[in-house]
Amino acid sequence: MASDFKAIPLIVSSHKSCFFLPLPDVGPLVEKIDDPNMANDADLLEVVRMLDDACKEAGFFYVCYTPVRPGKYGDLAKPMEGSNLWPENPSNFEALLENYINLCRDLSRKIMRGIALALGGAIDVFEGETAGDPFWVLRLIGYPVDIPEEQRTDTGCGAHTDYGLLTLVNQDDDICALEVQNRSGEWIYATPIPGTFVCNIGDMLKVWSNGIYQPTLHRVVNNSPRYRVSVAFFYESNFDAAIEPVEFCREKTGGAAKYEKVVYGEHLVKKVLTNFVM
Ligand SMILES: O=C(O)CCC(=O)C(=O)O
Ligand SMILES: [Fe+2]
Repeated sequence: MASDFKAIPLIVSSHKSCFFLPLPDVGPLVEKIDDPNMANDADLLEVVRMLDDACKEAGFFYVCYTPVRPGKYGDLAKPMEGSNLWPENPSNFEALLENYINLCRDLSRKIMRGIALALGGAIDVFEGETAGDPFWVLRLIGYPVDIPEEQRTDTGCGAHTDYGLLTLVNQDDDICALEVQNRSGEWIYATPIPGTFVCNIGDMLKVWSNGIYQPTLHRVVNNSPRYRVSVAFFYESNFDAAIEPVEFCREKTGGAAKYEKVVYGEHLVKKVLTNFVM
């Protein structure tokens, strides 16, 4: 299925507007990253290089997995609107959900392994003892529209960076609402690309990489006349894991740690309180 995997970085850095840079197929990453000989695979190394560029330039990129087409899952999420569209057989929905979660876990783990390589570390450096048992959260998020125009910008999802390691967002194909801030401070739409996830990196990757990768501010403003649904999969370090800049990243950035050690669960709670209880 190599040709079904694609990743495209959403470049939001030094440019006035975003543009999309085609990436080679990320199939080599997905298919070969667990192979003991993967370090000799030129295709895989090329994908890793492009992942590195995307993380450095934008912190956001698109990942496509055609066999599961996240758009189709998005359709299933639409019953969130409160209509009578729930699948007649809930067990099918449960099976689909389980598949979907397994897919996201596998993809996230492999992207993290690619990122470990891109940063120059051992492939499993962000797993096991360092990250604790991986942790994930799936959120189905609805963005209503039947509100007065003047209140609309307050009802989406305010500007934030994500807390954990990686996020895979499956957004509606036909509504532009997710916005990403570029380095000039402008808000750029992460225009939906059908069949893709929007992938972005979170705060813990910033700490681990000693700032080599920075998470990017983003927000959701649904100014469309339609109810928007997104399905966000958050791949996170364990609640108890103490995250600190890893040595090989410190060495690349002058030696000193730029961030203090942080227990992921404490970071999460602090940030949620700061964002929502003001
Ligand atoms: O709904 C979206 O497109 C993104 C949501 C988001 O950024 C989040 O939940 O962290
Ligand atoms: Fe987010």
